[in-house]
Amino acid sequence: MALAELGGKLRSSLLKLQSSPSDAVTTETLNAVLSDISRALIESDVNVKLVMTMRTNIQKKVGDLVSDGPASRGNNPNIARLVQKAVVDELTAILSPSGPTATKPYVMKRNKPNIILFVGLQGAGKTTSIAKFAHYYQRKGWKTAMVCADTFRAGAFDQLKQNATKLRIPFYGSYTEADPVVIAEEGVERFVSDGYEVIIVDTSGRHRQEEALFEEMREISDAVRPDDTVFVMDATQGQAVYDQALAFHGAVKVGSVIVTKLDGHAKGGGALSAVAATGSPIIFLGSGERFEDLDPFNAKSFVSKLLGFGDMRGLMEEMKSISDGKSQEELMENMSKGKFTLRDMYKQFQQVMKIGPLNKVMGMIPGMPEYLIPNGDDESTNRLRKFMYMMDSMNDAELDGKIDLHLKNDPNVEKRIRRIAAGSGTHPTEVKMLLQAHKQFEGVVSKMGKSGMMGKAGAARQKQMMEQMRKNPNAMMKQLQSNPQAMKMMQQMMGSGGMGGFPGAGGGGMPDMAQMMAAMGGGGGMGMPGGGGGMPDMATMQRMMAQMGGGGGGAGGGGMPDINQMMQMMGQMGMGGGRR
Ligand SMILES: Nc1nc2c(ncn2[C@@H]2O[C@H](COP(=O)(O)OP(=O)(O)OP(=O)(O)O)[C@@H](O)[C@H]2O)c(=O)[nH]1
Repeated sequence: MALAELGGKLRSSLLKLQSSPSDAVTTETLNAVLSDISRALIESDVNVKLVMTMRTNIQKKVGDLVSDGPASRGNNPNIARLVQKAVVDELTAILSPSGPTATKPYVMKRNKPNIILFVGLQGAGKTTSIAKFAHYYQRKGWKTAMVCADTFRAGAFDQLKQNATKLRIPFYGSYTEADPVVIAEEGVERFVSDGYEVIIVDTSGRHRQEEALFEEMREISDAVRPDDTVFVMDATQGQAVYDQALAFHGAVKVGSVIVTKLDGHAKGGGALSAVAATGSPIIFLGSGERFEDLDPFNAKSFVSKLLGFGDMRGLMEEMKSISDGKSQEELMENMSKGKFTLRDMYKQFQQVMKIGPLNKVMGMIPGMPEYLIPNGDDESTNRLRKFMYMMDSMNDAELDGKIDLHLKNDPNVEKRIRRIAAGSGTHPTEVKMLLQAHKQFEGVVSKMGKSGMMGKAGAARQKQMMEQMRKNPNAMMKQLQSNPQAMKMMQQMMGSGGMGGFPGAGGGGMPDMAQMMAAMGGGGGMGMPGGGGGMPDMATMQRMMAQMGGGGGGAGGGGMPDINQMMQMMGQMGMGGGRR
C-alpha cells in the first residue's frame, strides 16, 4: 500500500487511545497522540503550517471532553472514538481540494467521447499512468483508446505503442508527422468517429521553464478541447510539487491530478497535501510500475485505509462500477432455486476479475490484517483466471449442468476432464479442483436456497429481519441464541456464502468469511474486538448485527445478499466492531 510507513506510524499513535479504557483518555494521552501524529506527518513532508492547523482543530473539537474528566462527558462515553473521528476528519480535510480554486473531479460519461489530455513534467510517469488509466477503464468495459502527441521525446510513441499492444487498446501516433497538434487532432477525430468513450491524449513531458512546450500544450488543448486535463506528478518531490502544479495551472486549466510513485516513498504525504492545496482533486495514485498499480483516490477512503479502517466506500464504488444488475438478478433467482451451474460460477468470477487484483479488494476491507493481504502478483487472481480458462474449454452442456461432471468413476466424465485440461493447458487434477470448488459452492447455494432467504420472497423476509434487527438487536440475538438452527444458518451464510464467487478460489486462495472474521478479531484489535478465533463471540455478533441493521440494511433488493451486499455487510460489521 502507498505510504505504508506513514500509515504504520499513525496507526500506532492511535493505538495509544485504544490501550486505555475510553474514559481514561486524558489531556496527556491526547497531547501525546497529537504529537506523534504531527511528527509523522511532518516527517512525510506535509507542510508544517497545515499540520499545526490540523492539531489546533482537533484540540478544539475534543480537548474539552478530555480535560473536563469523565463526569462531564454525559452521553459521550467513547472519547477514543471521538478523537479518532476528529483525526480522520482533519486528515481528510488536508487531502481534499481547498482554496478558492477548489474543484470537483470530472466524471466520465457513458456512450459519448470523453477526451482526456495528460500533461506533466518529464519522467513523472505520464506515459506509464496513461497505460494504467486506459487499462482501468477498459477493464470496466469502457471503449478506450490512446493518442500519442509526444513528438518531443524520441521513443515516446514506441513506449505508448508497446503498452497499448500489451493491453490490446487501440492507439494512434506517427513516426513522420512532427506537429503534435496535428497528431492529437487527427487521433481524437478518428476515435470520436469510431465511437470510443475514453480517448486519452499523451503530450510531451516538459520542464517548468520550457515556455515553448507550454505553448504546445495550450495549442493541443485548444485543438482537442479536452473534457478533463490530468496533470501527472511525482510524489518523490514532496511538498515541492505545489509550485509545479501552480505553473501548470497557469498554462492550462488542470482538471485533476494523478500522483505517481507513492509506493514506499517517504515524502508522499507532502505531495498529496500540496496538491490538495492547489485546489485540484487527485483522482488516482500510482503505486508501482505494473498496469494494475493505479488506485482511485478519495480523501476520506484514503485516510480510512491509511489508519487501518479499510475503505468500504471505495469498495462499494468498485462494486457498483462492475455490477451488472440484470445478470446478477438472474443469478439470484437461480440461486433461490438452489441452482448454481458452472456457468453461474464463471459469471461470478468475471465480476470479481473486473475489480482488479484481489489483494486490492482485500486491502479495502475494514479491519483486514495486512498479513492476510497477498502482496505483489496476486496468487488468487491467477487461480481464478486459470479456473476461467478451464471453464472456457467446457461446452454448453457441461457449463449448464446438463452433463454432470461430478460423477465419480465414470470413464466418460474422466475423458471430458482430460479434454478440458488439455484445452486449457492445465492438469486434470486442477480441473478436479475446480469441480470440487464448484460442488462446495453449489452445496452452500442449495442450503441457502432451501432456507427461503433468496429470490423475491427471500428479499422480503430479509428486509423484515433487518428491520427487526435494527429496532431491537437484543431481542433478535436472544431469538437466534435460542434457535440453534437459525444460528447455524447465520454462521453458514457468513462462513461460506459470503464472498460470492470466492469459495471457488479455495484452498489457500481467498480466505472465507469465517476465517476473515476470526482473523479480524484476533488481529491485534484493529477490527473486531473479542473474537480470538472461530466465530466472533455473542456480544460482538450483537454489535455487528446492530450495525448491520442500523446501516440501512446491507441486504435488500434481489434476494440473498449478492457479492455487493455481502461486502457492504462486511464493511458495516468491520466498522461497527472497529477500534474501541
Ligand atoms: N515505482 C513507480 N514507478 C513509476 C510509477 N509511475 C511511473 N513509474 C516509472 O517512472 C519512470 C518514468 O515514467 P514514464 O511514464 O516514462 O514518464 P513520462 O512522464 O511519460 O516521461 P516523459 O514522456 O519524458 O514525459 C518509468 O521508469 C516508470 O516505470 C509509479 O507509480 N511507481
